[in-house]
Amino acid sequence: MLEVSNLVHHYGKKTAVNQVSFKIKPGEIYGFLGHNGAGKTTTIKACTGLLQPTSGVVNICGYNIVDQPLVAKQHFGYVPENPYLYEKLTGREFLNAVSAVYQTHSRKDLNSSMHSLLKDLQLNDAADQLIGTYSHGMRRKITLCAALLHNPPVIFLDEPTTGLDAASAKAAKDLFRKHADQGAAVLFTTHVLELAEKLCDRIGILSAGELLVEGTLAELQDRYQANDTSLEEIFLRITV
Ligand SMILES: Nc1ncnc2c1ncn2[C@@H]1O[C@H](COP(=O)(O)OP(=O)(O)OP(=O)(O)O)[C@@H](O)[C@H]1O
Repeated sequence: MLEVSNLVHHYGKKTAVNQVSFKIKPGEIYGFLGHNGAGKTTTIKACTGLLQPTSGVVNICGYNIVDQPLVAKQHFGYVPENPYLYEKLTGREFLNAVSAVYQTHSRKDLNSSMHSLLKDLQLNDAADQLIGTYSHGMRRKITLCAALLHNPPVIFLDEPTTGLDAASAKAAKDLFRKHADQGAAVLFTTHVLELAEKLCDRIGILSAGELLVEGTLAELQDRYQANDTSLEEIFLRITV
């Protein structure tokens, strides 16, 4: 469903992403981990068409993000690390504006999805307030609603739970699992390794732009002869 092959991105002379390849299947949450500056956001920006990669190929549900950007973009939702939001719109107006982009979906389905996302993320009461008045966590939640509104088959989540309170973080995790269980392929970045350990079906560890290792937690434990060792310990062993 998401296929990244030999992705390379240079910023001038800096190689931020170097020959990165991975696949995420429907129903799978893939934890994309790495230190600050490892290249996670750059990879996601290349996957979502925000950056033109130096080389390599990204296919989303079989559509090449560079050659078929419009159709590829209909097939994913994206929660950026630092989302841009329209301060002068209410949360509901913003979601209605996002809905209008998805002309391939029925208005009824989008409205029902909006209703249940606002409820699940406990944002109903604030839906008619201006986004300019939202707290950091509320902004994150409205961004999540916007990304999941059209029930996309591929979901990119760049540190989506940062700033969420415990109840909202739990609601967000449940939503990610629900979407995966319904067949979405989810790419998830976080620095909270305990969260990755609990939520992700497979893990990929990136360092200095290179994907060092990937697998299930059990596979990583096996590979590093570290039975019962936490993901945090394995991560530190690999990346330090
Ligand atoms: N616009 C840019 N111009 C030049 N270099 C950049 C730019 N954006 C990122 N970089 C560099 O590319 C590398 C990868 O950055 P990236 O933001 O992809 O890392 P990251 O893994 O998402 O980090 P973090 O966990 O801190 O968000 C870093 O060395 C960073 O300084």
